[in-house]
Amino acid sequence: MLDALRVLRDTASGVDLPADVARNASLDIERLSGLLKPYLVADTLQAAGRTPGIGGRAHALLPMVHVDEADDNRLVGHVTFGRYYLGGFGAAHGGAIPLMFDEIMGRLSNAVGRPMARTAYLNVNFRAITPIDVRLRVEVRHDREEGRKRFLTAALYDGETVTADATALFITLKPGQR
Ligand SMILES: CCCCCCCC/C=C\CCCCCCCC(=O)SCCNC(=O)CCNC(=O)[C@H](O)C(C)(C)COP(=O)(O)OP(=O)(O)OC[C@H]1O[C@@H](n2cnc3c(N)ncnc32)[C@H](O)[C@@H]1OP(=O)(O)O
Repeated sequence: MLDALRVLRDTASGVDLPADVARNASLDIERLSGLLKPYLVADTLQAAGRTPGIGGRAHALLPMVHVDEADDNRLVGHVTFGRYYLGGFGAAHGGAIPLMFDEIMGRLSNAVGRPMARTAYLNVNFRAITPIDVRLRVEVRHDREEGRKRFLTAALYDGETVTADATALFITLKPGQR
């Protein structure tokens, strides 16, 4: 369903509709929302964002990163920003890129049984335009740990061009910390 929703998001973002088509589409989308509403649950029970086996953790907001290779301290994957993430002039929105980095760096930070950590900072450099609808490579490294602090770096590539890179600090949560 979330895959279909992603397609809808990209399609809806890319069209310019006559009023009657827009009205009919609105009615259909409202009908679908009505179909799902009886199944709303507490956020601790919802599937979205809590289903690691499904692409993008089944989180509808996230650009979907496909992991190609990973070990304890390194991850290589690919991502394509669809039309939904367009900022302008063929480039991905400058907010979508940190979103993608936070997720995939967080995933490596929390991998291989490392205790859950939260992002304390995420610094992103936009080095070149990040094109939409192009398969991009993302590389993440877990560089070092100092007590509760985990330092990670990442880069996003269009071919050989680094379009953005990031440094992040994740802090391990203390027992019982919310
Ligand atoms: C049934 C199935 C369920 C499945 C579930 C699926 C799981 C999937 C698994 C995995 C995928 C996950 C992917 C997610 C990725 C996304 C992650 C996010 O976006 S997290 C949200 C955004 N971040 C926040 O909202 C943080 C808000 N801030 C805080 O909560 C606190 O500030 C926190 C925890 C970060 C630190 O607070 P303190 O009180 O615990 O610790 P203090 O003492 O302040 O800091 C510890 C050390 O770190 C330094 N520090 C803290 N913040 C710093 C900063 N911003 N810059 C530099 N240093 C900092 C401090 O100076 C201190 O250093 P000194 O020990 O003194 O050397």
